[in-house]
Amino acid sequence: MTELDKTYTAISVQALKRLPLYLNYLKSLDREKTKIISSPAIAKALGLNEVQVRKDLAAIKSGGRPRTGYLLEKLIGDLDTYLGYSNVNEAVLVGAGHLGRALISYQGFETYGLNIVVGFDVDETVVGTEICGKKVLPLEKLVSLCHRMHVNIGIIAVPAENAQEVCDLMVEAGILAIWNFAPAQLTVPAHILVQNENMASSLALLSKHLKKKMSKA
Ligand SMILES: NC(=O)c1ccc[n+]([C@@H]2O[C@H](COP(=O)([O-])OP(=O)(O)OC[C@H]3O[C@@H](n4cnc5c(N)ncnc54)[C@H](O)[C@@H]3O)[C@@H](O)[C@H]2O)c1
Repeated sequence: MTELDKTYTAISVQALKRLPLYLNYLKSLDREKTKIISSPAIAKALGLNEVQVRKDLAAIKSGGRPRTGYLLEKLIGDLDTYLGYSNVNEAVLVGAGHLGRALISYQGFETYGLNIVVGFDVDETVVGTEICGKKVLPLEKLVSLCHRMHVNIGIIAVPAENAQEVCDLMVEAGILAIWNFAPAQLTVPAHILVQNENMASSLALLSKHLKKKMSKA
């Protein structure tokens, strides 16, 4: 069982990953025209199983009857709250290279309750620069800044061979959740959650799918 599984015992990780899909879809609807939405309608729009959608939404305890419908505005509010989008969490990012710069520059994270406040790096040509108004500071300042600003989320975008040392620094800095983009298996104390963003795994699925389709052609 992963740390993420342990954190969400009431709802499976797979269900948790579907909740943002529901929320995006619901937010795309015209709220003047649509006041009530049913789970079959959501399932149909997203190409999902109706029972699964009903179960997922039951877990977030939004009122309403699944078949007749949920009040759209309330359901959006409940999902926002459940996913923590109503509170913005501040994060720091280490490794302001190709990926790090893209992540810092992306404005959309704020919609998901994440604000990358500052970047850190060891490269002297990068330290002291700004990316979309966010400063890149020397790595030595990570621990004191995180303690001072009570930052709980750390994003790792350094090469794999440097990821563990950065992770250790984040733990020392009081970071509680780490979003790791480096292809490295990190060792952390039990109370720290690590979410690995492994693009190689996603690509493996794509290429497997492609192989299957091509062999049938
Ligand atoms: N670029 C992508 O599209 C991509 C995609 C998936 C995963 N990744 C992973 O993300 C990580 C970064 O990739 P990239 O392409 O941005 O690399 P990059 O070389 O462009 O950037 C890495 C940055 O990390 C900094 N750095 C190195 N050691 C450090 C340390 N100990 N502390 C602080 N900063 C340090 C470097 O100075 C550099 O600025 C890698 O692990 C890579 O495998 C990248």
